[in-house]
Amino acid sequence: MHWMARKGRPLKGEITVPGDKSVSHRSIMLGALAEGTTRIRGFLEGEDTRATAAVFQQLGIEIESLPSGERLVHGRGLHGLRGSSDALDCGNAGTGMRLLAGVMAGQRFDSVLIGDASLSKRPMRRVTEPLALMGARIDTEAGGLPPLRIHGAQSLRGIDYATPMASAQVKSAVLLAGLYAEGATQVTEPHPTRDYTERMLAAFGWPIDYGEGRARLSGGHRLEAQQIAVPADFSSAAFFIVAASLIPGSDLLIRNVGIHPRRTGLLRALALMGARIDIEPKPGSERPGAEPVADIRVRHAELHGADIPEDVVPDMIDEFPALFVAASVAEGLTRVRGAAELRVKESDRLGTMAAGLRQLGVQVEETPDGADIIGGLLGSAHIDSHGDHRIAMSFSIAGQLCAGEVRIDHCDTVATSFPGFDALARSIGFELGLSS
Ligand SMILES: O=C(O)C1=C[C@@H](OP(=O)(O)O)[C@@H](O)[C@H](O)C1
Ligand SMILES: C=C(OP(=O)(O)O)C(=O)O
Repeated sequence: MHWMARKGRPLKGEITVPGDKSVSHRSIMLGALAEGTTRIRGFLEGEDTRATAAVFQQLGIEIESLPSGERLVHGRGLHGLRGSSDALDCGNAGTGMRLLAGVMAGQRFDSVLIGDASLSKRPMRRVTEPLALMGARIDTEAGGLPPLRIHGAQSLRGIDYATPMASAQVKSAVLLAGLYAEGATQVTEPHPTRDYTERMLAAFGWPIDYGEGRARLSGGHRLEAQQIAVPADFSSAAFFIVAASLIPGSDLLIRNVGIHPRRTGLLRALALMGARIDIEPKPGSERPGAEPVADIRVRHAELHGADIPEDVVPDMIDEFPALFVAASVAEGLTRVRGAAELRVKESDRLGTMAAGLRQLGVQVEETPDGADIIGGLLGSAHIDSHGDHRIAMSFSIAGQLCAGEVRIDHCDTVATSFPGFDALARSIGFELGLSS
């Protein structure tokens, strides 16, 4: 499927974007390992998180979808999963595969984790190495690539692990294996990352000590079923935050968005570029354990380029494709460094964005860990999204600002994180057609 994007109307109105992907994956996983029934409100019905739900169903967990849209996960306790002779398909989801590696390393049975063509090219040593230090046995393809063949019935022991890169997925894989390990498991990070796993473990009653950039837990406890309210995904809201900032005349309200500080670096970057964004926190969301949630009002502003501070990079890791579009129409130079992790996402996001923006006539200098982008006028282009959802959605924004048209190929994967993106975008003013 491809999209045709061209100049639309100013973005107006109020919207709600789908549930948070990170929280949705974790709520299924912890719900399955808990005792009792976990009720999930606002679950992201995207392909990534549905793949995680399907994996746990394959492992013997009953998961219901209620007409209200809620999901009920009938947990069977830490040792209640049943092995499957078929491979467990994580689809397109790096989060799904890496966190599952931690869970499956602690089981008494063998399992094989597979993924789609994009996931099959993504590095897994970052999780298999620390898990091996804990005593796990995991075989990979050459180069540390999936499938992951995980040997069960190993006795795991806790480790004290410093992650080499800022990655919530690596931290979470180690902590989840730590539930099954003898002794204490500790993770420290070079920069604090999203702490949903830690918060959710605490909410499910597992003793855990955590703070900025560190977490510590011990094996041998139990998880108790919970009620989970998933906030709207900031990373999905980000496309509309950027679009409304860039499209003249826009005034858009995005409701009930999760504003976890380790997710909202884009707001800091856009503030440096002169954006007009108001955050209205929702009462009650500040109570301990709850995700902070806010309505976000965005009005158009003339943006200027900025030097994006390196310490903000992990806090806006999935938002760089959208930020690059902002940079390509902002006045002057935007400089990004310290973002080499972008090269190992669903596509090489530095390379894919640079190639597409150049086609649109933007001056982009790519470096190993970032880019220099000089804003200007956008022409027209035929973009290969490389099947990367965030690249496709980002170029649909560029299309709203072009003199000509932008054709974006391979957009089907947008449903991994943001089902219904194109219809929602059209409803507030995007010109975005699809054809197969
Ligand atoms: O833990 C998570 O839910 C995620 C962590 C990030 O990946 P890394 O851990 O690789 O930075 C992010 O890019 C991904 O979309 C979701
Ligand atoms: C990197 C992403 O997800 P994952 O690693 O789960 O595939 C993303 O959603 O941008």
